[in-house]
This record gives sequence, structure tokens and C-alpha cells, in this order.
Amino acid sequence: MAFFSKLKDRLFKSSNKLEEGLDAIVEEGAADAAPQQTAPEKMPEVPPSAPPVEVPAEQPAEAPKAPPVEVPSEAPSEIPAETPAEIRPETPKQTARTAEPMAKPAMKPMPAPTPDPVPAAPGLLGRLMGRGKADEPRRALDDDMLEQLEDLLVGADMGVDTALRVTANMAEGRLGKRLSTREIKELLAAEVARIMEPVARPMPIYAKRPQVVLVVGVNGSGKTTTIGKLASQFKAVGKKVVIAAGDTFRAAAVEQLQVWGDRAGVPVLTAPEGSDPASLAFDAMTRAQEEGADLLMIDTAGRLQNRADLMEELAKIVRVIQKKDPSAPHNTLLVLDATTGQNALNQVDTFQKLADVSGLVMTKLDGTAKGGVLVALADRFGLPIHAIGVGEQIDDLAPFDPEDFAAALTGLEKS
Ligand SMILES: Nc1nc2c(ncn2[C@@H]2O[C@H](COP(=O)(O)OP(=O)(O)OP(=O)(O)O)[C@@H](O)[C@H]2O)c(=O)[nH]1
Repeated sequence: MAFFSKLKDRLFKSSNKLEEGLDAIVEEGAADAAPQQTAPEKMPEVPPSAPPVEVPAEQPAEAPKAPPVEVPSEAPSEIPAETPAEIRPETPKQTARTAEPMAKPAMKPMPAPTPDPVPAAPGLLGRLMGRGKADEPRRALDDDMLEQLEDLLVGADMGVDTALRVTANMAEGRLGKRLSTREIKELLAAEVARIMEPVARPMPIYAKRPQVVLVVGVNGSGKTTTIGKLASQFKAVGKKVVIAAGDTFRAAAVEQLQVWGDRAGVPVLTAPEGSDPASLAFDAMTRAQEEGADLLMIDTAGRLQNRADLMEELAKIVRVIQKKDPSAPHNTLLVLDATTGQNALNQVDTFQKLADVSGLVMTKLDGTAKGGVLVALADRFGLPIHAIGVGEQIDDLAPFDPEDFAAALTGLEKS
């Protein structure tokens, strides 16, 4: 809950923008009709979300700052028969392959609301919670209002296709109903949570040692910071981590990674400026194996100006580490910057062509009004979202929780 409060505060720009827009839409229509007491819309139930954090089995359940990871299983190529039920029977490769570009997550149709039998006054609890207030401005849901809602969601960076789908589902069985801003927010939050549910997946952790995590993304997206935060959180739950500073062409990037390594108490392997990143990756793999490290996190360059070079560089890193472990890398994390809005969609497209992306981390959700892009990403690509970054501090990275996110995005209070 503490993180939810933080998330809600940090997503203020997105939620504020949505809230102001919704108020304006409802008030515009409400002004045309005298307010009348209407039974509050019966809200759909949001399916319970997957547990956001699955602490490795050998860790105490209350381990502090548990990283956004899944329970370790056996080597990624073999899921053991005794795999606990909650582990999704997928290898990292399968995860990447099953997430076809443009594949839509299976979306259940919005359940048709049962008509409210009697337009009763809200109950005591409802009144205490401020629910179903008779004096709330209300507006009948019609095509005009739906169009305005679509525009608002597009403005929050949800993208046209996703905004259309969301509003269509919100309207299902509700056309003509008079809704308040709060009720629209609840409907919107339920719809967002439903889209995000299938992609809210912690980063899988395997018993394989070292588990190799390749981190890709454009320069400035937050790769270094995310590696630092993850390393620190893994260390806090007893994992031995080694970091390889694979962006050997930028001295500043290496220095920054060293700062985070020091902060996290994790060794950072570097190579002279301009040297071959694949050679560094090979050395890092050797050291991680020799030291019995649990995780090797490899930072990579993010220069998209010359895609062919970058593709070759990433492919070479993969070839080289596969000489030591043919199943590596076990995770390829794409780090995206939320402030880039719709551009994040292009980055996923591009990096899926450059690397076998297995999951996403979305950074800088704080201080942007573009939080809706995460919904567009989930709707369009269906790639697992492992974690979100909401600040520059070490604990500003958390597992992705669809309901918390939906509530924070829409500015809903969570009881
Ligand atoms: N507000 C905020 N800032 C963040 C977050 N994650 C990273 N940053 C900041 O974003 C900037 C870029 O982050 P880096 O981690 O250096 O990004 P990078 O992808 O490694 O970039 P290069 O080093 O240029 O390759 C830094 O100033 C970080 O402090 C976040 O979740 N929220």
C-alpha cells in the first residue's frame, strides 16, 4: 500500500489530466439536464491481480525490498515436474516467442451490467464513502460523450486503437445511463486493469547460475538506473550479482554504472573505452561463473542511429555468452522511458527486431502525463511488464501491479 500511495502521488500528472478532462466532459453534459438522483452504476468486478512479487523460495516471505521477480525454477530449458503451481510453465524464450508483435492480449468482453432493480438511495457505507451522491453532476453516456472520452484517452497517450477499445468496453450495456465522474473513473480503472492483468508478470528467476539478464533500450531510457535498482534489490534478498558495463563507447555511462554498483555493493566489470562489448561480456560471464554469481546483468549500448551496428553488437554479445551457456541470455529486458509517450511503441517494435525481448521495464512514470502509454503497450504487444520506475532512488522500482496502476492512473482512491 505504501508503494501505491507513492505511485498515486507520482502519477499525479497523468491522473490529474484525466480527472480534469472527465470533469469537463461530465459537467458539459450535466449542464444541459437537471441533476437527478440516479442509482449509482453497478461497477464490474476486476479480477484479482497476480501477486506482484514472488519472493524466491529460499527467501523469507517478508524479505525487505523484494525485487520484481518470480520464484526460481530449474534451468530455463526444463521446468521441473515439482514446479509449484504458481510458476507459469514457460521458459524465457517461450515468453518472448509467444508474445507475437501486434498480438492482442485476450480480452474478455465487458460483462453486461445487471439492471439496478430499484433506484434506491445509497446505503450508509456508500454515503460515508461519498458514493452515489445525489448532487454529483451526471451525464448520460452517448456517442458524443464516448468520442470525448476517446479523445481524452488518446491525449493521455493510450493510443487511438486502445482508446477505442477501452471506450467501447466501457459503453457496453451502459448507453443512456447517467454517470458521474467517479463512476466513469471506476469503469475506466476496471477496463485498464483488465488490459494490464495478463502482462503484469514479475521477472522470472531461474535456478540457472549465473542467470544472464541482458538489458537493452535507447540511451537515457533508464537502463543504468534500472540495473542499479535491480542489483540492489536482488542483493537485499541474498542474491550474488555481477554487472557488466557493456556500453563501452560512453565513459559517462560506465562511470554512472559504477556509481550504482558501489551504491548496491555489487561488482561492476568495465573495459577500456571503445573496446569490444562482446569481449567484456565474455569476461563477465567467466567471472560470474567462477564466483558462482546468481545473476549477471549486462548493460548495452542504446544508439539507434545506426541500427545495423547495434544489431550486430547485440547479436555478438549473445553469441559470445552462448559459448559459455547456450541457454543465455535468460532474460532480455527492454527499458522504456514513459515520458517518450507513443514513441515507446516504436521502440518496442525496433528492439524486438534487434533482440529477443522477453520483458519490459517502464521508467519515469513519475512526473509525466503520459502514463497511458503503458496501456497501449500492453494492448498492442502483450509483452510482460516486470517493473515500473517512479523516481531516481534505489527503492523507486517496483513490481507492476495492474490494479494499483489503474487506480493511480485514473486518480481513484483505493480503500
Ligand atoms: N524521474 C525518474 N528518473 C529516472 C528514472 N529512471 C531513470 N531516471 C533518470 O533518467 C536519467 C537517465 O537514466 P540512465 O539510467 O542513465 O539511462 P540509460 O538508459 O542508462 O542512459 P545512458 O547512460 O545514456 O545509456 C538519469 O538522470 C536517471 O536518474 C525514473 O524512474 N524516474
